[in-house]
Amino acid sequence: MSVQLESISKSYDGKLFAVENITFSIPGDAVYCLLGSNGSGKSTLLNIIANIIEPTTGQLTINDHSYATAPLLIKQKMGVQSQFNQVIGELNAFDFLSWIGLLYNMPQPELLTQRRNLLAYFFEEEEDLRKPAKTYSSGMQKKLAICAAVLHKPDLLILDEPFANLDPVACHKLCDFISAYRASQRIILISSHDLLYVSKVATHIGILHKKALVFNDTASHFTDNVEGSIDAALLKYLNPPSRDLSLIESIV
Ligand SMILES: Nc1ncnc2c1ncn2[C@@H]1O[C@H](COP(=O)(O)OP(=O)(O)OP(=O)(O)O)[C@@H](O)[C@H]1O
Repeated sequence: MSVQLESISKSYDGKLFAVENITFSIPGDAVYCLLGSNGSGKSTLLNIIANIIEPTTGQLTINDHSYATAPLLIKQKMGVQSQFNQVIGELNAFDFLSWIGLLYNMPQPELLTQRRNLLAYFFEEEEDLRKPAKTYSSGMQKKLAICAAVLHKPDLLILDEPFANLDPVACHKLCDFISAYRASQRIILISSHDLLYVSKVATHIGILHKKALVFNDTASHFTDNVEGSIDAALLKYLNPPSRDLSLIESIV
């Protein structure tokens, strides 16, 4: 599995850039974590790679194929948990995953085994899962969306803010899962603000800042010279303005 982006830009209304001139490639077997401030373009980039939105300019190739010539070939090998609400509210978890498995043409025995094991791993109470998904908490819906993304064992797994809304136990379970899922020729691409969990799973880090990729290297290189602290490394790249404490005083 390989993912290559060449001069990818996305603009809205012909001028406002969401991401600008992004070039990088993701090696097979990477857990590549995209970090950056709110609005820096992480979801935009993930959605372009997932073909949820189209880039304004630039070339994207996945396993040497493009969406223009081989969309199904790419999508069969891809699983996506996006920021968009992906669960179908009227279906319960079992029926929803069965529906996803049908879309991917999974053989029935494999689908049932995967469904049972995924739900058993990510959820505590099977009883709750018999209710329609619209009654689930936001964390349960997030876990179900993650289960749907990995159900068919994709070689490219895209997770947009997977740790948001999950409780700490679920986050640790997800970290264990991601580390185990990573295998030769499988790529896991994650956008996140949760540096604790990113530091547990990332093999590679990309930093988006003001719509541009300002860092792209291994996780160990990222923390070079900052005594191993991922948040100190990130702040170095984001270069935040000093906090105006007088404003806080006037507010409180
Ligand atoms: N449909 C749209 N129309 C106009 N601008 C958009 C649209 N979608 C995204 N943008 C802009 O693109 C930029 C990047 O947004 P994006 O959602 O990719 O950021 P992000 O890094 O994922 O942010 P966050 O960390 O807050 O989730 C932002 O400035 C955003 O306002």
